[in-house]
Amino acid sequence: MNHHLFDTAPDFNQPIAVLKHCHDRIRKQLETLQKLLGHLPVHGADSDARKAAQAVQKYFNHAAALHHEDEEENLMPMLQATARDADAVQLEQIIPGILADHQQMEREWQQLNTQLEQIAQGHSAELDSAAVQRFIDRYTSHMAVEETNIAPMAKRLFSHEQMEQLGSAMQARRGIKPSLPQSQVPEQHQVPVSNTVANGVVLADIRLDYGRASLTEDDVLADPIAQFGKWFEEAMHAKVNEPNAMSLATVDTEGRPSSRIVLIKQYDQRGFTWYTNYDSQKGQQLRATPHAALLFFWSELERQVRIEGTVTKTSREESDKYFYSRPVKSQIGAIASKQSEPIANRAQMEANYDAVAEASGDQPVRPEHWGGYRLDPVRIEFWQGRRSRFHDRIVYCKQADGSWTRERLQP
Ligand SMILES: Cc1cc2nc3c(=O)[nH]c(=O)nc-3n(C[C@H](O)[C@H](O)[C@H](O)COP(=O)(O)O)c2cc1C
Ligand code: PXP
Repeated sequence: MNHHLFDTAPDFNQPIAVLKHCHDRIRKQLETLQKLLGHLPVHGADSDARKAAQAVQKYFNHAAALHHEDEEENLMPMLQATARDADAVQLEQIIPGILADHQQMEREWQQLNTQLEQIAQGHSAELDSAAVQRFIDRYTSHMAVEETNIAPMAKRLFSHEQMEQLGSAMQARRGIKPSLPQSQVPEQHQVPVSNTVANGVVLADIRLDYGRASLTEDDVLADPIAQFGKWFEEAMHAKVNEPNAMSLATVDTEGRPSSRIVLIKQYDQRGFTWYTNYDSQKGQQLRATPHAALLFFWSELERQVRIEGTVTKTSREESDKYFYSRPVKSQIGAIASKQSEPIANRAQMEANYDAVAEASGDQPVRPEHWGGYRLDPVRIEFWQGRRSRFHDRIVYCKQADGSWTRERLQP
């Protein structure tokens, strides 16, 4: 028979095993609590009872709280950020119950803690057996849910890097330094730096590993516009949030870049089209330097598409056609807004809108300074996120004869 002399905790490089080990220790404490219930009426708050009460208090006042924080601040947010489809649905169903349990267990613990404190000091032998039973039952079923659903999902979905990230966060919570000997830490890393923390998470530790798909030379179509169309269809099908939103980067006369989001309205062999105010900042920059870069980031598919090229205005007919297809209120807004120019306040903007609405009725006229731009691409890159930042990148470059070359770039 294999006996373990010591209760050896797994290492933090196996964080799910550490969490399971915490559960086992919780089960031990619950057993002690149960035994204490039987012990007190017979022996009162004797030395064994006092020691048992202290041990249970020590565990639930410190370690259990850290354990809940591990789950609430690291494990569950990381799972929520990683899980997709059926896993994401399952998490949506389970996590609210887990969080509610944590709160309820904390309230129930506070009640027991008060009684245990009296026992630990030998002042009382009173322990509410119904409250103990409720606490034991809640913890037992709570841990079963986590062990049946959460732990296996984390083991299945988390990459090696995510496991490391979870383990380090749990170590840091307990004030344990990472195991790398100081001698091996590069000198510049030994300088203490303060982390940026948002919603309790260290910004530098936010790290999604990608692994949904791959992109090979055989996957992509010969024509990059057709390939873009394929990915756009897939983004639509996957219900990506605003798949038509793209970043548009332009430069000023000194080559200083600026970027903003615009909505793509058309793509075909002529290029990629959006609509805006020709006198806006982007309009002025494009007038002086008609080169721009577009960027789509379809996070749900772990994809980005980068497009670079030369920009021209769409024809007046095309701009008219799109302008008049917009809701009348948006047409009025486009007329009323001197896009990118400062204005004193919202009230002034509303007044300008009302004046335009009054003057144009339900038939506004497209102003000359509002219309489309089309970017004629010379370079289009398709990027598919892969595990451990070893992504797939296929770039197309337009040749003088109008044909496209294709090559793989390193991640
Ligand atoms: C999702 C989204 C879509 C947008 N679509 C457009 C658009 O199609 N055309 C446009 O002129 N501005 C659009 N905007 C506003 C621009 O981002 C930007 O604020 C505006 O065009 C002024 O940019 P500029 O001062 O650099 O010229 C959009 C903003 C967001 C967040
Ligand atoms: N112009 C501005 C200022 C916008 O903010 C947007 C979208 O947010 C658009 C144009 C494009 O909108 P639409 O789809 O109504 O043409």
